Amino acid sequence: MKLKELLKGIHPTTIIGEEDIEIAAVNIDSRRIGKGHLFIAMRGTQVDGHRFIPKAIEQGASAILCETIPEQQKAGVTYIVVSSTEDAAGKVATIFYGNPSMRLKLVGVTGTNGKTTVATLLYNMFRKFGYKCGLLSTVCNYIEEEAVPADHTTPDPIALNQLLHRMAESGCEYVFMECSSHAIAQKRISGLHFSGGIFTNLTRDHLDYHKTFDNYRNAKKAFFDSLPKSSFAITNADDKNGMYMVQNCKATIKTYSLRNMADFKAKILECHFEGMYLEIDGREVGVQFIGKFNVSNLLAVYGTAMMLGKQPEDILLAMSTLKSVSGRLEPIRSQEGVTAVVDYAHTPDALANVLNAIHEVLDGKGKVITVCGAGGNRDKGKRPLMAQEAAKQSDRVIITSDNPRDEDPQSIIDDMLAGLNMQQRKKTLSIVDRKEAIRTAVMMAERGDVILIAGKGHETYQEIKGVKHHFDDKETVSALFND
Ligand SMILES: CC(=O)N[C@H]1[C@@H](OP(=O)(O)OP(=O)(O)OC[C@H]2O[C@@H](n3ccc(=O)[nH]c3=O)[C@H](O)[C@@H]2O)O[C@H](CO)[C@@H](O)[C@@H]1O[C@H](C)C(=O)N[C@@H](C)C(=O)N[C@H](CCC(=O)O)C(=O)O
Ligand SMILES: Nc1ncnc2c1ncn2[C@@H]1O[C@H](COP(=O)(O)OP(=O)(O)OP(=O)(O)O)[C@@H](O)[C@H]1O
Ligand SMILES: N[C@H](CCC[C@H](N)C(=O)O)C(=O)O
Ligand SMILES: [Mg+2]
Repeated sequence: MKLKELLKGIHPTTIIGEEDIEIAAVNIDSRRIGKGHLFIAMRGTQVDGHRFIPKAIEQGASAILCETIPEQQKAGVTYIVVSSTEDAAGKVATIFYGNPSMRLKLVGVTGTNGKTTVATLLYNMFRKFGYKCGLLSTVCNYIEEEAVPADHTTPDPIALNQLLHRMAESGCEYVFMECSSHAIAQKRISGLHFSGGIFTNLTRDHLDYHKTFDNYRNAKKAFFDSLPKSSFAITNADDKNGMYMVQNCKATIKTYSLRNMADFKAKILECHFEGMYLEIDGREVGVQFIGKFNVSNLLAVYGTAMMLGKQPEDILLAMSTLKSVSGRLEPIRSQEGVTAVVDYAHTPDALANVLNAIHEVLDGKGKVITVCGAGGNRDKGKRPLMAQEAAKQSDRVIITSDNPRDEDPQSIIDDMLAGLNMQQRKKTLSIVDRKEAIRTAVMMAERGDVILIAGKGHETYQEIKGVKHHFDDKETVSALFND
């Protein structure tokens, strides 16, 4: 594609050099630059991409998109200056990949918890309706049936547009994607055309990155502020920030709720370990999920399908066949009658909700032993709160390692333990080795008890000092059950 075509979506303040040149690829990472590429220099959290302009040119870049022009310019290279390369990257990538989001119906999901669940259930539901679909999620990306491993919840703008392009080329009609707060703040989704947006909920997370809760909340809100008039926004009226999110939103706004007046409403009629009976908009449906929060997730799915023009009967029929997403409240039973529940709860709110869901079903007929940790290089403030939530609703707690990343595992555990009072400390153990922690929980558990193994869900690794070692909570507990 010609450089001048790419520049149509952005507003350069300066252009030095030839615009009528062919661009073979666009990239934000100098390490991936090849001959005839456009290198976009971004100011990151670790380094300033402008530093790598000489390296990019050395590797064959024929054009540079930047915020400040290097003092030494190379003849034959075109320099384009914009006020924000972060914003321009997505727009340029979108044009380069043929505006894929205009060729499909793209629905974005944001919120602290529930994004993967809602996006994945929509993908599964719309495939059941017979459509070709795409999914961009924490667990895995899908182009129809083809799995493309995910290393981010929301990919970088180049990878994102490349994936959307492949989805459009494969004939996908609907794409459901998670929009993380990092991605919104870093404008990874800039230039995309959304048909709809969904808000799940907002509680504490990622304050290491956003610094204040207000910044975090406004990052999520920016997604709704940017939705076009032609799209829809579905928000959770039970969340205290539900209406705030859509305050300045131009889209058609719809609400869902278990408690308040709303466009889409649900009630729990019955609840077992196998699932729940719900009433959704006056119709009954049996679903294979437990937990009130999953009713909210299912309502978001229902509302979205309605806004995409599906009939209530068809939606509920498909909904009744949906199964839980990998590593989200996934039960594994031992022959001795102990149930392990593997769940991705990695925030205080998620832990409280998951334990609530377990108690709703357990109904006092067994003990709850919780094994959990907290991630290293992430929000430290959530650690004591996570331990507190675990202790509040568990008979025994084993604090262990999650992904320590570059931090000392014991000091993360200490941060968690600091959240407990004397009473809570008495029922709490700490074991750094996650496998040993799970083994101890299995040894403690008796018939009828539930072991909640929280924090890592679908993850098949444990990241310690930059190295990802194989680790799988489901595999570990299943092996221990069969020992
Ligand atoms: C904190 C954070 O979000 N960082 C993301 C950010 O990187 P950064 O700003 O730190 O980049 P940097 O390392 O400072 O580099 C700046 C620029 O120089 C470039 N560079 C760098 C080195 C070099 O040799 N050459 C070069 O060109 C880089 O490509 C980049 O464009 O932009 C990168 C490209 O989009 C991301 O890969 C990176 O994700 C890091 C690895 C990460 O761990 N992110 C997590 C926190 C994250 O994004 N999580 C959310 C999920 C949260 C949730 O689900 O709740 C997600 O969406 O996955
Ligand atoms: N609607 C919800 N409200 C509160 N907690 C939820 C909700 N849905 C799921 N959870 C809890 O949060 C955990 C993560 O769920 P899910 O993976 O769907 O969220 P996510 O928003 O995609 O998370 P991430 O930010 O890591 O991408 C689940 O394992 C469950 O414990
Ligand atoms: N998307 C979240 C996932 C956290 C999962 C947990 N296992 C951890 O490593 O902290 C994050 O990157 O903060
Ligand atoms: Mg997710």
